Amino acid sequence: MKSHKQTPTSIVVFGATGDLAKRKLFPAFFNLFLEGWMPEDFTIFSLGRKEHTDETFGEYILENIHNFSRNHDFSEAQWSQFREKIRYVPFDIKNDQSFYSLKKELDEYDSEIAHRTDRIFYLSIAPNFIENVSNNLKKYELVKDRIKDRIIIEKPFGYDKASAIHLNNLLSNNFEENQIYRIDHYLGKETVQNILAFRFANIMFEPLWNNKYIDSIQITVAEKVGVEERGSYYDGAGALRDMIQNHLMQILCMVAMEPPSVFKSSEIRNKKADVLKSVRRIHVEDIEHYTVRAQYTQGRIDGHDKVGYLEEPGVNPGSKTETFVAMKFYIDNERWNGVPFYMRTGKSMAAKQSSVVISFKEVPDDTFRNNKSMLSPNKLTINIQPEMDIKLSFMAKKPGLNMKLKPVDMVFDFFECSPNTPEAYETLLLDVLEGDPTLFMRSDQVEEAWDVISNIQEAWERFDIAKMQTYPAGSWGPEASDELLKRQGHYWISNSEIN
Ligand SMILES: NC(=O)C1=CN([C@@H]2O[C@H](COP(=O)(O)OP(=O)(O)OC[C@H]3O[C@@H](n4cnc5c(N)ncnc54)[C@H](OP(=O)(O)O)[C@@H]3O)[C@@H](O)[C@H]2O)C=CC1
Ligand SMILES: O=C1O[C@H](COP(=O)(O)O)[C@@H](O)[C@H](O)[C@H]1O
Repeated sequence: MKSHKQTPTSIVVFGATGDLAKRKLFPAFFNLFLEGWMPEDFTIFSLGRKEHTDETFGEYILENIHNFSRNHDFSEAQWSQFREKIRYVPFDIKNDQSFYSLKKELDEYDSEIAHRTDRIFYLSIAPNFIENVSNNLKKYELVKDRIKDRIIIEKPFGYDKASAIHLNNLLSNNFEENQIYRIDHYLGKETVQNILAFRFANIMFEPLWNNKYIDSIQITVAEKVGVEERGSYYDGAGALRDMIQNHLMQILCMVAMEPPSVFKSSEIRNKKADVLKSVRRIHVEDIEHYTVRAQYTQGRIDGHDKVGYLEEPGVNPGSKTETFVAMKFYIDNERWNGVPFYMRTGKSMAAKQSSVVISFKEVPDDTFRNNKSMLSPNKLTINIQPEMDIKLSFMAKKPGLNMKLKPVDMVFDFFECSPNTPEAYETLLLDVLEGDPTLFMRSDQVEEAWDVISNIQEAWERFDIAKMQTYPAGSWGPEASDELLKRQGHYWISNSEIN
């Protein structure tokens, strides 16, 4: 349960001049401020190399709030109160002196307000800086209090299982696990959190949530955008690392986990980790059968020509990095034995669509056996974005004098009940302020998720198994992705069928 936290807090944003801070973090802090969720006393120490004064940095933040915030309804007075809370600190991570000066600045702030503030360090910087920053936060005693001081780590968390273990070890040398907040912003999305409420606060669905009634489950996170300005990062990552290892695996955990005995972070995180442990590892020799990888080629999206991946700025023209992945998993436990879980994600696709579709089994072949061709199995669709709804498709009688059947939908729409839902980063930042780690990834979850995909990484990258397919920008991916499902009598359900 969220409360209005009153503990004075120093928020330190490393990478405050970067893309993530501009589009997500500062608009999120401002919205929390406008809605009364920020502590009464707080300062955002904004660190970057670019030249700024408090004045010019404030102007830059205001411009970004106008461009990227969901909320434009604020007064000048509200902005100037928030503006007072932001200090720009020129900072070079490579220079130890910067850490020393930062420590002085934080201590001075504590003296100013006569309180040892809670300290939150947001590492919105390239992954190769994490080691240095983490060590120096400890060395210069910026992080000292095991309860009050927290560190937020952005994705990607490692490059593979070994590097994630290395990073976890490094962090645990410097901090307690309860101080470390590993962000996966999908977990902050309202519709993703609602999966738990839907499953565990209703009696109707959970009894059916197993292999006796469910035929297959598919998770799609399709994006219309290409790699945009992040070509050089993306080319070193690819869709498997950038999306499957984290966002799609986390959605999978929410859908497949066992009921937690109580709504408590340790309990929920344990149950999620259990799912990942039970995901069947795909043997290298089966990778071709279970996975599809592809790159987009030139095409058209919304009437505009789009370049192919290999022509994108920052991308190696001979790159073998995938921009699309489709795959099939099984979860080897009593609940899910035999149910295929399909996942797909891609850039430059036909539509933006994040959804989970639960397809139920057919009804037994008795009452309506003479009308069998009219029957379609029940389907539950959880639309995560851009539509935010839950839709249950079931059979009903067609109005008329004879018994004809047709599928109909019952829809719960998030927008209708709350048109101004918080952004994922607002939810997650508030959780850090309140010290609630439920929606963050624990070290074992991250390592387990890497483990799930490690054979795929090896098969693709080391042994070049599973041919790189192509798909035109603006399509739903390569044919091989449809084939993957067709083999088991399934098909992908895309926006046009869902909405
Ligand atoms: N952008 C996004 O949409 C997403 C980003 N992330 C992750 O967030 C993190 C930040 O990404 P993003 O904002 O895109 O990156 P950017 O490249 O846009 O920004 C990097 C930031 O790091 C700062 N920086 C670089 N070198 C130094 C240095 N030596 N000393 C001090 N500061 C330095 C830059 O400061 P300056 O500009 O002043 O030089 C800048 O503020 C990354 O880990 C990324 O993977 C995760 C999900 C989405
Ligand atoms: O983490 C990432 O997520 C975004 C997609 O996030 P969304 O909230 O817009 O769905 C993705 O574009 C990016 O490549 C990835 O790093």
